[in-house]
Amino acid sequence: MTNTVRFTKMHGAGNDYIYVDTFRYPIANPEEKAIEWSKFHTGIGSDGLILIGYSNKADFNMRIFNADGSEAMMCGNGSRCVGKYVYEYGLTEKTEITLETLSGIKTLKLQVDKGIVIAVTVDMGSPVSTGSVLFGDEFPYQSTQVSMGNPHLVTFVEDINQIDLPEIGPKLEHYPLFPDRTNVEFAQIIGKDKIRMRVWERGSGITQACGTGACATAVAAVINGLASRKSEIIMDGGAVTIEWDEVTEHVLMTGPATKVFDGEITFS
Ligand SMILES: N[C@@H](CCC[C@H](N)C(=O)O)C(=O)O
Repeated sequence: MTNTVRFTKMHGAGNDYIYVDTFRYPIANPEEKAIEWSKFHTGIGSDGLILIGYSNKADFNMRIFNADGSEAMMCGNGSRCVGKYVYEYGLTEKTEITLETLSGIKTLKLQVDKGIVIAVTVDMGSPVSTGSVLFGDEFPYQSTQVSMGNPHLVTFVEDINQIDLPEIGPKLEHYPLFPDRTNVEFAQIIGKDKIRMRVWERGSGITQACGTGACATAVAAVINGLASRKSEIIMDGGAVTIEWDEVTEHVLMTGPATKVFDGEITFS
């Protein structure tokens, strides 16, 4: 028997996922499909798979699978694209939407112009600082660990162009200190409110941007006295604005959400 699934390819600052409305197309084995469909040469090509579905606690539910099939707790760029998807495909008329994720319920505020969602602000909740790491001779870095629901290791360097991310990224992702693996960010302070960041994502490798990674980087910069509470994080595929609210301690992420194309995939 063959199955056909309609999907939408979307990206947030270049971080691209395949989005499936599981109200219409339930996916029985998302881990396998994430691996198969994310492949660039033999699949659709993406950083992973995002399922939009029913929630009895919020307006919608989001599940995120990396390109290696592992499920993550949260996806910042993905949550903005889910906001655009549910609004533009008529699943809701709301411009303030609650989204259930494995890392709790997030609130999305959509900026809409003539029916098109041009930007989304996500209340990402409170970050958890999980300490700093001083690596030995192998890696000459002091890094800051921040959890945004998912784990991030942020390292500030003088010159980000000197970092060989394809070489060091996987080594840090799998470093024995991190039994659940980690996302890896290298960042350079450009000014008190501007940070350049590159990311090696757990389960997907180098991506053009990472929303939770941008939040973790902004928080780590504040913790280390390197930046103010509101900063622009410039990644390979685009920028997001991160504000770590002094009163609520919540992190607010604002950035773009872009549709690339709709498609249909048939499999047996
Ligand atoms: N790209 C995402 C994060 C996706 C999950 C991550 N790779 C993990 O395994 O924790 C984002 O925009 O936050």
